[in-house]
Amino acid sequence: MRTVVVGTRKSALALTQTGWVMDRLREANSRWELRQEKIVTKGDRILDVTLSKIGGKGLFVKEIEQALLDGRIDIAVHSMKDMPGEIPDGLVIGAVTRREDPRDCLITRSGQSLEELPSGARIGTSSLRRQAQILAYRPDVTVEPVRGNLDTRLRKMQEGQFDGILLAVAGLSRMGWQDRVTQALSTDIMVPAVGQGALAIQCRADDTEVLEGLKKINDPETERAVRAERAFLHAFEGGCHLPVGAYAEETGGLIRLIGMVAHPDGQKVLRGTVEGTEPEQVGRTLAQQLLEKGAGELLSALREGMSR
Ligand SMILES: NCc1[nH]cc(CCC(=O)O)c1CC(=O)O
Repeated sequence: MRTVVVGTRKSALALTQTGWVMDRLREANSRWELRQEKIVTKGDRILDVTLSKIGGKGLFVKEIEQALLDGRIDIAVHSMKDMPGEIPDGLVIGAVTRREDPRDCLITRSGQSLEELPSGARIGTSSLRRQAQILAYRPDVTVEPVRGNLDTRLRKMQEGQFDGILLAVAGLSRMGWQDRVTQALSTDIMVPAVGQGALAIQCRADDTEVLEGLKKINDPETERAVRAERAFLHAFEGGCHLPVGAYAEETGGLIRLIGMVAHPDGQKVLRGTVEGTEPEQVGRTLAQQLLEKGAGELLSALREGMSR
């Protein structure tokens, strides 16, 4: 028997995800005694400013990674889309779970779709990626920031702060709230965040016993798709809080990757698609294609604006 400590954030979504992963791990590894350890991250404590101003979504992950490096926990469960491009030395992603619905969705108070919403409708999202793409499609709505867990955001909309909010379908369905979805948005309108809908299970690179156990719950197709998406993101260093999206599907060994880089105001949206068999190469090729279309200039102008 080995005691394996699984670290998780304390949000309802994180606890649900971790519980699900622990069930899978128990089925696959009968010799493990699993214990859960809750960790409060800086991103969970600071809720009053825009996430990108305090260092982006990497915040949620960093402190959990430190707990892994310190040996306080053996496994960490993260939403793949919250993973920064760089994994610290000494840690690896030991498994990627099968991706759920990767799409973003609109939830409106009135039940109106994106096409039906009136001009001037207020849409809550703090994601520049969602903001850019919603404004590209409906330049006549207004986008306002919203923070907090899923239930907080839904409540703020219900109370009338917004006419609608944008969320990932996957998070809602993991919570059992898929009936709240008004309209799932096709990737033609809204390219998802890199890794959206998949879970990343992280461990120490030298923990061979845990690595072997994690391999049993890895989904190879999702893993390859996510590798292509992350290679694409990697080409835009520090792209985690920039308006960048990517979505790959792997069928019969062939990966098809869609990528998107936009200006937050939605007036410029660059998109492309690349197919291939080698995930990192597909990602890099698509990044190159968008860089040739001007993605580099677009993002460096944005980075300057942010640091000012
Ligand atoms: N940004 C926070 C976050 N991180 C992971 C999810 C759930 C979806 C997923 O795991 O991809 C969410 C909520 C959301 O964006 O709606």
